[in-house]
Amino acid sequence: MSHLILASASPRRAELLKQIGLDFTTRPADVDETPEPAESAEAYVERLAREKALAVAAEHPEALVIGSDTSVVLGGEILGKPVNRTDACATLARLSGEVHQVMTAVALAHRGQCRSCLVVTDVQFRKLGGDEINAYVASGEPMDKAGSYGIQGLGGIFVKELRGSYSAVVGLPLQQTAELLAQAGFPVWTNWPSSLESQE
Ligand SMILES: Cc1cn([C@H]2C[C@H](O)[C@@H](COP(=O)(O)OP(=O)(O)OP(=O)(O)O)O2)c(=O)[nH]c1=O
Repeated sequence: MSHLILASASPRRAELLKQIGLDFTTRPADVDETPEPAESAEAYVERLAREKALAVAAEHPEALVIGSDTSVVLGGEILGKPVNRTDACATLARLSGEVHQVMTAVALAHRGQCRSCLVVTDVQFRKLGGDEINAYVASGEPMDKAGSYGIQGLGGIFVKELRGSYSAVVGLPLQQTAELLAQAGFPVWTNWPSSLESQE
């Protein structure tokens, strides 16, 4: 396989990529995350994933580069990462008792080409109490996360129901990532260790 690069500073994305047995390096992509005027949440998330992959691919033309973006969307409005603790509390109060969408796009850039896909997951929160929101924000967990929560952490107790991809909510849709790699001629399973070999 060509050298694989994850164009991300997110520790969650790196963990997920390791989980499926891939060897890679990480190179955070520095892109402007301002939405275009009248841009839909779907178009925004996919554009950013592609821009992240292409920005890093421009500096590593031989590599396979994965870029990704995650946004939490409530009633069509993009709720990004909180700017401070007050903002995190306000976002969680809005998500309380409601269904929102977690939109994650993954893009794969290779030799000047870029393929991408968008995964939309519906997440239902139960009703949250004010003290509980304050305690959660005080833990610090929401601060670097879209929508001010992490389903894989303490925030897991807020989620009543999920319809879609759990790994996409955490930051990288594993099935779709593997599909993009397979389409580019690099099936993920060719990197898996063989326990039979290691026993010999
Ligand atoms: C909703 C949700 C988001 N998140 C995280 C995943 C992403 O790291 C982050 C969304 O922000 P992003 O801007 O998509 O990613 P990032 O800035 O962390 O990393 P990079 O742009 O370098 O790839 O929110 C969780 O960890 N758990 C969750 O349940």
